Amino acid sequence: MSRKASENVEYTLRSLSSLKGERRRKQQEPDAASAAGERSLLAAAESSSSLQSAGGGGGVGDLERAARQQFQQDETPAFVYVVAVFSALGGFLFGYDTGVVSGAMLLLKRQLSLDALWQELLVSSTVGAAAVSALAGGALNGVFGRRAAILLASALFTAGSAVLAAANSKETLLAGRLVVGLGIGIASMTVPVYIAEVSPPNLRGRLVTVNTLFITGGQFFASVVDGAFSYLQKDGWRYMLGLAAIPAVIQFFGFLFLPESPRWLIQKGQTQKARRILSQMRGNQTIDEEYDSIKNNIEEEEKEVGSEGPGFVPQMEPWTIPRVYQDPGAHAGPVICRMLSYPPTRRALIVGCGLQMFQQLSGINTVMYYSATILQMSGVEDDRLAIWLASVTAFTNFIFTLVGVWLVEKVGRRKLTFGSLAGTTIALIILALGFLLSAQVSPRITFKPVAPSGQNATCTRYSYCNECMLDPDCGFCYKMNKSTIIDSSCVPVNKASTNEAAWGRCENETKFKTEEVFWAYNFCPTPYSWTALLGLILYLVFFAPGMGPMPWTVNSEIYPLWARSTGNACSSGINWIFNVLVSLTFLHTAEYLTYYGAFFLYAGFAAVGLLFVYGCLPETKGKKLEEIESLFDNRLCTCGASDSDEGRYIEYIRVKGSNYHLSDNDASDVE
Ligand SMILES: O[C@H]1[C@H](O)[C@@H](O)[C@H](O)[C@@H](O)[C@H]1O
Repeated sequence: MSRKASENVEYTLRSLSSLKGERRRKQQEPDAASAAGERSLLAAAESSSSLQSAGGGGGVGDLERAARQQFQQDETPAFVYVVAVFSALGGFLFGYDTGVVSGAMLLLKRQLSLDALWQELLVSSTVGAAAVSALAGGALNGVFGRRAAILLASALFTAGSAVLAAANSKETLLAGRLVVGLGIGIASMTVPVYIAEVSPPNLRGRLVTVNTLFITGGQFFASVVDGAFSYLQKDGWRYMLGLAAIPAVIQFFGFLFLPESPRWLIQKGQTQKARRILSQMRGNQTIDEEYDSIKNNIEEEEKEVGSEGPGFVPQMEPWTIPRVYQDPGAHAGPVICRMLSYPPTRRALIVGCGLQMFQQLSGINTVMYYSATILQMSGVEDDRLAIWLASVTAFTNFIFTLVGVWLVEKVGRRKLTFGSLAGTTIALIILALGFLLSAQVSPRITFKPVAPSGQNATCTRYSYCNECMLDPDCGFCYKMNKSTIIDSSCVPVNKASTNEAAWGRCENETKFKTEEVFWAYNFCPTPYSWTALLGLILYLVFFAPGMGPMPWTVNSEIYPLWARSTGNACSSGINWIFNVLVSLTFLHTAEYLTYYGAFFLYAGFAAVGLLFVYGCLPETKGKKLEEIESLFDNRLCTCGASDSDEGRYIEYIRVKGSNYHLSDNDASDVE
């Protein structure tokens, strides 16, 4: 059928994988759907002659084809992409500010003579502040909306970056890092929610995943900036830390002109404005169904909660809910209590927080942070080269997140997360084996120099390079005879620069050449380094498309509107808390369990995560946000059983006021 002919066909496509909401509505308003010229799937199922009634025979085929054709031509307006990209600048800043600090710290610690405590404070204060503000961001989102929260985050990023660039003392630096951290936390929980709420269902996963692409892009860009400014010994760190102000200002001004989430507006009763924004976001597609479905959903919640009329909605977020679902004896209380006492949201919260926890427990940030060490172990001896190679690691993470953007709407969230975590577990085992093999052939220490008086002699007591490497105060100094290590010693590291020893043959870099010595800090020269390198690459290849983005994507989808801000605040908070825990404990874990022990531990966590994903993560692909709640109606750990239903949803189209549903095959063609 020609394009012209198909324009005469009025249609809508609807996915009805979750019938619960429809069924409820049907019971409440038996005539509503038919009055609107619509027939729900239930009604269609009752009437076996549904297709014939729409026209019969070849006519039906033509109409279906026309509808499908038109559906494919209905392009999502560029505006949605613009909105998604501007929002994802928040992700870019999250990635940039968490990534840039390692390079900045190398210069800062020298210029401001920072001790270990201050270095740790400057690195972890940001992540700690992000945890706090992500948790508080739920209330902010509920009361003031997604747009206000994003504006606040970009203002914080701008202010924090300016303070950092101009700082003259470590205290000011700390203040700047805290402000930036507050911005990161708010952005990390708001941006995915906002993007999910403005996106059409068929693009939602992809657009939310773009936010994680921007996170990893920010991390990659930060590593390049670190490399470039590391040559500017004096004030290089000011540029590194201050540069983030540019995207932050762009985002701030961009968002002054961008709209609020239509779902939040409907929830707040601003329906006219919501309709306008929704139609802006959907272009030539009809918005009636989507609008009605959001509104009905809110009204249903309102009824179920038993609130007194429309006054209910504004009171709902973030802390006071009048009464509780299902349980008549329930109480008013914070949203989080209500989420916990209502089984579907409790399950969604467990799934959301669990995913975020396992993302961090599988060690992504130690792998990113220690990639330079892993690369050094694989034979890269030059420090600068290691910094540049670390940006190759960040680039791999970025590029493979792009694969995730491509896969998420094709294979769905569940398969992508499961496959990614399975691969990550295997990669962690390979990584651990690489460290284990290296430890087993760890070079012996054959030369024990006498420490100059007044110098620490602990390092000289170690017998193997491996023990020496695990002590953060010591480094390994050695000579090479062809490929054999000779005259090796363990000596204290120079606190001001880990590139050299505090005393002895490896005391300064110029001596290395004349004395023909090599210096290894944090690694041991080993013939098995390729195993660790292979593990590192495999890790990123598997982690980045699934476990990196999916926890954020899934969390933006699984909560009903009334619980969305709070649910995302909790799960993002968990992500940040575990981020701090894992990265702060890594060195100690390595000291107690050795490097391979630490990576075996992460592999163990990842394996438990695999069971969790298999049992508990339902598929949300292609479903409307309003339909997703019913995926959590069944007990947890039964999601695996619904695998066969995955991706099957029934659609029906409306042709000149009357509807018929497409066959399953056709539905998948349309999709
Ligand atoms: O999803 C992101 C991404 O994978 C990043 O690379 C990582 O540093 C973050 O912690 C994580 O939340």
